[in-house]
This record gives sequence, C-alpha cells and structure tokens, in this order.
Amino acid sequence: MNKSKASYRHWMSERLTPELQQQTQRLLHAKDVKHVRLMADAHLANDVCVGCVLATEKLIYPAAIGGDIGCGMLSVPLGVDADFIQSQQAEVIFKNLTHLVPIVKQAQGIPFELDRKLSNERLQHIALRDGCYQLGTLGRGNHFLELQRCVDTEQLWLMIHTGSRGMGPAIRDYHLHHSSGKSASLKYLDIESEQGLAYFNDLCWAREYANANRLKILERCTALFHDLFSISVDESKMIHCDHNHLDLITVNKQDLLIHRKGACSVTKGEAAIIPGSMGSDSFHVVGKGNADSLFSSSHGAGRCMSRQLARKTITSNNLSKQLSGIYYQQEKLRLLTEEAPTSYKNIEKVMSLQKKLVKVTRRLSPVLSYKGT
Ligand SMILES: Nc1nc2c(ncn2[C@@H]2O[C@H](COP(=O)(O)O)[C@@H](O)[C@H]2O)c(=O)[nH]1
Ligand SMILES: [Mn+2]
Repeated sequence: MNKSKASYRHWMSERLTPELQQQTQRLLHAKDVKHVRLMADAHLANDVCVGCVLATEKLIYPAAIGGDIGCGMLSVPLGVDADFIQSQQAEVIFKNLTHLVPIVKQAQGIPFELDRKLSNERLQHIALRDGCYQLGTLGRGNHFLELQRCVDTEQLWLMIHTGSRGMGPAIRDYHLHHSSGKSASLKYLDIESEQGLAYFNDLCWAREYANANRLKILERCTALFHDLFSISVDESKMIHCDHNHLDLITVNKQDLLIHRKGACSVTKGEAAIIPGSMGSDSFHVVGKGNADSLFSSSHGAGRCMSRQLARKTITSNNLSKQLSGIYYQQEKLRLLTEEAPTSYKNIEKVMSLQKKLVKVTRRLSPVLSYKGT
C-alpha cells in the first residue's frame, strides 16, 4: 500500500485484486482515517469492501457501514436432536415458513415501537410504511434461516441472518444526501455536528430495528416449532450479534469511531457468530480481545465469486451435489446457484487465518436452509 499516515493490516490469505487494492488505498487516504483492517472474509463491494474495519476520530463515513445497518446473526438451540428433521418435517417447515417468514413484505403491517425515535419526519414516514410491512421478513440475497446440527452435541440449532431491511438503506441515503463533506470520493459527517449526531441516532435506531426484526422472526419460529412438533427454543443460550455498525471504543488510550462493514465486534470474551455458507459449517466464537484487529473478526467466509459469475458458471446439477444431505427449497435450485457454497471462500481457511482473534466455541453443520434468494 502507498504511504499514508493511517495504519493498515489484513488477515486474508489471497492477494488483493487490483480493484480491492485501489478501494483500500482510497480509504487509507481519506480524511481522519487512522486505521484500516481487512478481515479474512474481505471482498469487493460498492465504495467500501465487505470485511472492512475502519477507525476514525471524529468523522463518520456511512459507506464504511453500508446500507444494511445492523444486519446480523441470531442463534438459539432447539431442545431436540438434529436427526429429528427428516424429509417429512422439512416439507412442513418450508410450507409454513413461506408465509410465517416472508422474504420481502408482510401481507399486513406490524405496528412497532422502538425506544429511540428517528431524527426527522421523512424517515419516520418511511418507518410507518415500509418499516411496518418489512418487520419480521428475511430479505433477499444471502439472508437466511437455517437449522443446524451442533457437531459436538448433535443438538439442533436455529440461525437467523437478516438486517434492517429497507430502513437501513433509507437512513444511509437520507444522510448521505444531506452531508456536505467529502474526502477520497467518500461522503462523511462530523460526529460533533448536528448532522453527524442525527445520523448516529438513526444508525442506532436501525440497529434496534434489525434486532427487533430478528427477534420477530425468532418469535414466529418459536411458535411454529412448538405448534408443529412441541419443540421448545432455549432463549437463555441465545447468541445475537450484528456486523454492520459503528462502535465507539478506546484502543491504546485513543477514542475511536470503529466502522464495521461485514465484521464482528470481538472484545475479550464477547460472543459472535461466523457463518460459512448454505453448504458448509458455521461457528460460534468468543473474542480474544486482539487490539491489532481493532477487536474485530470476519463476519463469515466472504464471497470469492460474484453473484453474476456464480450464476454463469455453477449449474443446478453441480449445486445439488454441493447441497447433498441438506434440505432446501428444490424449486429455487436455479436461483440458488448464486449462493452456492463454492461462490464463498473456504470457511475452514478463514477460521484458521483468524486464530489469534477468536476462539471457536461451537461448530454447526447445515441441516435445512431457507434462503431469501
Ligand atoms: N450458514 C450460512 N452462511 C451463509 C449463507 N449464505 C451466506 N453465508 C455467510 O454469511 C456471510 C454474511 O454475509 P453478508 O451478507 O452479511 O455480507 C457470508 O460471507 C457467508 O459466509 C447461508 O445460507 N448459510
Ligand atoms: Mn449480513
């Protein structure tokens, strides 16, 4: 990387592509940027790559958090062994999930109230409309609901991946539109300004909304498993974390604004979830408190192939082989090629690259996959 005052480190094994190198270089030269870290799952995305952790002192770069503010993972054990799920159970689960956990919007809106209020009427209006209709929905792409088998105990676990739906992008776009500062082609807001504080407030709102969204889906699944199979969810063991956010932390006596776009916060002992793909293992971890990574880890395996390339090169036949032994919606097979396990980096390698950042506490293998694709 070219000389810049900001520090840089990465945990990737592969060489950075020229595009990723250029994007990282740009970040390193942006105003007030003190540190840039690329996690093992880093890959190219709009403006700022996924798997990026950026530290500043007083400027907020919304692009370094992304649109799906508060997107994250929730994981809970179900009080039953994984082999309880056979094709008969899988069929009835898919049938019910289709209307209990819709992909895009609810037939009827759910009124909701969060502790925090949005900073302006425009966003409040969107929340009353889209926010209500999207609460309890999964979202497209790689958002998922997955049943998994704990490799050690054989117990069945539920994992939910979703975020703030349309609200996150609406908040980001509103504040980018109202920001006047720009450095290295990236818009910023000063945390001490009225606009910066308003963005921070709305970002916190989006994180609350995303939490509420995952909890609403959990509530629906809890009722479903109870009604269908008399299975209960053990919420006392729930792990819940998000990977697109802004964190205020002190590193080596310096107060920093930590932007994470596709990265987990893993302070010492902090629990996080690192999923692999719909066909590979996922992990529960706890942080080792590594200050060099800005107390961060990867948030997944990360893509190694664009969606477009995956669609073009991975056949349905090949995908069905990759998903052998896993229940999924057969009718979505063609669409799911863009989510093929081989379009993601190898999670085993990603985990070994971040051994100094996190300790694995549980390994989970996919049993049933319900995807937003
Ligand atoms: N266990 C599963 N993991 C998956 C699946 N699809 C994607 N992934 C992983 O999640 C991360 C998070 O992606 P992001 O959208 O938040 O950037 C991704 O890097 C994959 O490793 C899945 O179906 N099951
Ligand atoms: Mn996500």
